[in-house]
Amino acid sequence: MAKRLIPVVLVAGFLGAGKTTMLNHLLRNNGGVRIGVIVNDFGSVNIDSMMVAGQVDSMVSLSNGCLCCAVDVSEMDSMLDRLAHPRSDIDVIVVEASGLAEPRNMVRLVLGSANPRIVYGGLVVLVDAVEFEDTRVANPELDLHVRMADLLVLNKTDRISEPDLQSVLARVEELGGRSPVLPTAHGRIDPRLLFDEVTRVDDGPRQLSLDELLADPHDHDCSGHDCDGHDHLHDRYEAVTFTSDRPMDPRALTRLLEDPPPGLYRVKGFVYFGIPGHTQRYTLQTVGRHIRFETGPWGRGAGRVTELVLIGSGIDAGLLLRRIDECVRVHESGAEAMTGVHRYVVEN
Ligand SMILES: Nc1nc2c(ncn2[C@@H]2O[C@H](COP(=O)(O)OP(=O)(O)OP(=O)(O)O)[C@@H](O)[C@H]2O)c(=O)[nH]1
Repeated sequence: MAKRLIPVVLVAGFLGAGKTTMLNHLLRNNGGVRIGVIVNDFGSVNIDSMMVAGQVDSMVSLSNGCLCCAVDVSEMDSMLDRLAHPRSDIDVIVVEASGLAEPRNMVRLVLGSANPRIVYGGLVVLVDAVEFEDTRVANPELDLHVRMADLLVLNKTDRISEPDLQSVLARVEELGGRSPVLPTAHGRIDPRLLFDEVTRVDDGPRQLSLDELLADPHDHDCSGHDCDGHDHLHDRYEAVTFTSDRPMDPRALTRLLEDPPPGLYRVKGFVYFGIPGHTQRYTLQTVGRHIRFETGPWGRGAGRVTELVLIGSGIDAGLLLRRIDECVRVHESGAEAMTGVHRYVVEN
């Protein structure tokens, strides 16, 4: 069976933006996905760890200070090793940075990790919709953090007027370039944006797990307002599926992945290029601007088809499908056409 890699999702954002709130939301609404957490507390009191304690299968807390100081890759590796150990049976690791952490260092730490079981799962940057404009004046580096994000969560929309929300949304979209921006309250993003659902073998009747007991379909206090018609989790992003049994053009596909349409966050699936010497299955995973191909055999009896799921927020599904459809190969290509793809191939 193919080796399953564990995505490491980084959650950053200025002090008080709502990182712990979002983490707690993900833990409560994990849909059976086992989340390992690395919590990074800034200061001596381990408040964050206490808040998530009891809801998580494994936790490593950096109580000795800020992750941005822990630029020693070997230390990060040992934490990831603990969580990614086969015995821990973890599906995804979420690293919550201190509000003062430097996201660039965190991304480097994960991309530079020597652990073969993990894969970069994206940088999520939370932005406090109410405070952002003031905070960025005092902390100009925040603009850079927003620019680096693979996914931007514009949080605390419940605390801001519609015109102000539109104004800060426009600012964040401008700074974030093509990265999707999800306006939300209380960090209630759809966990499926960050990690895939996992099918586990169910061996008969069982009690509800702690996760299931904690799962709350709304995950917020509905008292005091009419909940009918409020945004449900899945309202803010779309998933588009593309299937073709005609081979894909490697150059056109890499061009599309390197310059994705606005709002596209993740792409996953299989690609068939069908070029002599390169007819094997290419498994594709992208997060933001990070592209990764793995090669492997097609399953016995499996058709040679390209099957992709594209996930994003505010994407134009029709345009996206047209753009992928344009990647279907119209000319015969030689092996040299695969050069661009092979830059992103990771050896197993
Ligand atoms: N009204 C409102 N309050 C929120 C929202 N998200 C978080 N909060 C509150 O804002 C405060 C800070 O939230 P946290 O989740 O602790 O923020 P954080 O980013 O983890 O903070 P640091 O660890 O200090 O960097 C808490 O009191 C939360 O309950 C939101 O969307 N709306």
